[in-house]
Amino acid sequence: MEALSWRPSALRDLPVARAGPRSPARPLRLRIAAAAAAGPRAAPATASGGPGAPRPPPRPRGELPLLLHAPSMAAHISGGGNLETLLQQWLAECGPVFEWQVPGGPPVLVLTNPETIREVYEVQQLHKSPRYADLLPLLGAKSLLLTEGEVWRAQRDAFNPGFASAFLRDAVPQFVEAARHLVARLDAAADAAEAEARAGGGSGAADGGAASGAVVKMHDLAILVTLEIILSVGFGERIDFLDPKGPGVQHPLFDSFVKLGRHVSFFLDNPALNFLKNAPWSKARTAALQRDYEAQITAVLTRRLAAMGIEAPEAGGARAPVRDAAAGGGGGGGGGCPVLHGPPAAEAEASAAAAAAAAAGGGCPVPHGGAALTTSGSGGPAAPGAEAAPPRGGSPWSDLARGGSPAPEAARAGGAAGGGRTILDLAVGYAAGSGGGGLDVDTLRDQLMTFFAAGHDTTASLVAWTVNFLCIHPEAEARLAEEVAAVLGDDAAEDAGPSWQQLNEMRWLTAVLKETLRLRPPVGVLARWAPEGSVLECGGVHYEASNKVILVSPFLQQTDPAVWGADAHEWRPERWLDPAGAAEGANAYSYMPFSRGPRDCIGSRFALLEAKVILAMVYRRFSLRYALEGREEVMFSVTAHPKNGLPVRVERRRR
Ligand code: HEM
Repeated sequence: MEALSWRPSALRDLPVARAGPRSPARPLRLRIAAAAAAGPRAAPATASGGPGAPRPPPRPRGELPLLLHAPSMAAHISGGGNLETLLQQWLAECGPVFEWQVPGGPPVLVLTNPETIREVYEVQQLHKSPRYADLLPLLGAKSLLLTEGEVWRAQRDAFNPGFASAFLRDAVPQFVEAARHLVARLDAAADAAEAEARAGGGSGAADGGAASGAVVKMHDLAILVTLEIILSVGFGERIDFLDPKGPGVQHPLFDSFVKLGRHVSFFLDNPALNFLKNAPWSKARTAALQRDYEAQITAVLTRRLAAMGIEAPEAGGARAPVRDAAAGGGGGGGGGCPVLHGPPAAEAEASAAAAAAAAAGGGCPVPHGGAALTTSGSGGPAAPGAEAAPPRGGSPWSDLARGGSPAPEAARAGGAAGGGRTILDLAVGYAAGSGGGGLDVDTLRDQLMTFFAAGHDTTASLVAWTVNFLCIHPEAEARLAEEVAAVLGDDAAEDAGPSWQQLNEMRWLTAVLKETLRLRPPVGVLARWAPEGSVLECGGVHYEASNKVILVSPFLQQTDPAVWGADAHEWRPERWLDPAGAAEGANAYSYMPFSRGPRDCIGSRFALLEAKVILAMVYRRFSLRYALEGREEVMFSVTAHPKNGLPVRVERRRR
């Protein structure tokens, strides 16, 4: 079976095709501690230009005229390395600030000091790198991942309630339902393994038992179950992707997504051919694949809006041509609202009242017949009772994983969910209740595309790598199985699935997930853009940062032996249970799998809940063993995928 992978690699920030102008952000002036700045090749402060004059940061050796660092990157990657291991090598060579460059792109300035990174993410809040625009066909120009400024703020406010604990707690049964489909697939594999054993076979076969059905690719199954969950909880679309008799990966929605993803990623993965993406035939192909995918997505959106009583746009209707986010995709203006226009002033109050009613009892907050969807873009207060108070800051671990009560801001996010409402319903309700700018149909569709893409690949990676580490550490797997049995009880007959409260009690599972996210952060690098006039002040030396990509690697941050100790590269969940351990004392920016600051991952609570439900239900019943010789390798794409799809042999757990 081919491993499922659509492999876009934009976030790796390999060569940046084009560094277009960004909307202005304040020039950066960063300071990092003098001691930390003294890397092996950091130039002395008195070198050319005198103290205080900006100079170029150190660059790794191996740079060639015109080709710059492209040959050394290619050599490293063809030798089995990846961007993260290369960054590690360059860090050792150059010190905590360095830059690299490939032809056709601006310099990429790599930061590793946690306080400097905080400055970028929280204080200066630099905008995202223009390279993210390469993801436009997959995410849409109005994607929450791509927009900036007021437009982003309004979108985030509208969608935050659907990712708050108050809503997710009531959505647990939907997570459980999808996880049951996964359990059914594993049950079938366990049956095959038992039949194989009865017939005198075993896992000695070269394929590890795949032909008999006793082996499943865990990463592929994780993709399917996470797809099912985001579609159900996010948009009320119930598709059992794991039904062995159903279309599975051939489902037109997933199929069209994979085809578009592969096309987009071809150019991202082949920097030397990147320019070809603008060739007429290539653009035509992108447009055709995008049309197919958007038609599928629009159908889901249309169905949900109809269920909410909102007149939906025609599928594929007045879609504005995809714009370059850097050139205005984040501007919010322009094109594309086919149905839901701004509200007549007289209707605004009625909309707010309807939203309040909807928040209390479900149902459509917007009057029939194409009334407005509005957001808090103008800063107006939310209507009483409307979905409001987005969860800003706080830790996704604190309320979900540690068993505390929901963050206060989340508790204000519209109270209980359930009643069949979805993330989309809450966003529409919030927008309608808060007055201000419009949440148009394009915006909704682009969020659906964004949550579809960002909402499954990342969590599937987390689930798969967790299974991988548990295969390598059977004692940790046994401890997890014991914890799950202790919390859920030992009665196999009626498996209702874990409750929110029970999941909160699973401290070992929480530690296991934290540790997997530390060693295998699904999103390996993040990129921002330093505008004209930016200077990086580092231990008394000023480095030129204007018009450069600012790259941060969660992987580098999370494996720094100075922070995490000599065992930084070992998978050891115990470190998260030691109140005096390094994990507890670490700077927030030394652990950032979901990023940090206002643009951290909106789906972090969702992802953790999802992973916990899946793993608790799986390890309650089964023991999983890696089916191949050796260990699974990492294949870097947007996320860190297991190269072989993580084939595992499934054994039923004896109780
Ligand atoms: C283990 C799972 C996940 C990981 C590790 C993860 C990681 C991240 C990271 C690192 C970012 C910041 C990207 C950047 O600044 O360049 C991010 C942003 C984002 N994530 Fe996730 N994510 C996960 C799951 C999810 C899920 C389940 C969803 C939605 C259902 C989601 C939706 C988003 C969105 C929309 C953003 C952009 C937020 C904004 O800019 O305001 N993610 N994620």
